[in-house]
Amino acid sequence: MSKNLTLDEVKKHKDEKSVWIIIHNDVYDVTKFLEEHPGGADSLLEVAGKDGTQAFEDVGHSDDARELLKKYKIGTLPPGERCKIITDCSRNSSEKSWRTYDGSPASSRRMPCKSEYKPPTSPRVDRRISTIVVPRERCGRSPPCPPPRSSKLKWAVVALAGALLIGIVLKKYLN
Ligand code: HEM
Repeated sequence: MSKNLTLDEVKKHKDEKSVWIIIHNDVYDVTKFLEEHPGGADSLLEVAGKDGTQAFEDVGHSDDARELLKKYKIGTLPPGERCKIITDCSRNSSEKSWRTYDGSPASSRRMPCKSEYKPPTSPRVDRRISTIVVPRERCGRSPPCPPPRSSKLKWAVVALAGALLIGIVLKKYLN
């Protein structure tokens, strides 16, 4: 069983001398990993002595990185101190709260709040919509679709050709 470590204890380890980070309620001592961290020492120091769950998940660390975590685990938060990072959209990402965390890694990712959501306004989409051609049979039942201009012209040409043909035939027989 891993050692129970309180938030107050974790908070004391917030500089290069000793860096403890909480990720998904487990406490990691990454002091020796600072210089090795591919994301730089600064990103670890930013969450030193605090909960780094969201920062860790936001980067989208690989399975290897998650495996590596085990090497640095030194304890866990007692159930009474479990933190949940409810990221309120009225806060900055640097103003995370200490509240119970009970979700899976994916659920800790920050979703845009309703007020922040902007529907995509890509001009490409608009262009695509404006060129949609509605097939005639889908125009609706009433009123019926007017025949396209090219169709009227076609019938005029056919009628003219027919009249011409009849004229020629009649002329031939009358002679
Ligand atoms: C505390 C435990 C942590 C461990 C063991 C760890 C481990 C790693 C590893 C192995 C990588 C290489 C890429 C990968 O395999 O995903 C990486 C990259 C990175 N990590 Fe961490 N990390 C930790 C925490 C954090 C935190 C709290 C942050 C905060 C932002 C962070 C930010 C980054 C960044 C920015 C990269 C670089 C990504 C890139 O350049 O592609 N890491 N980390």
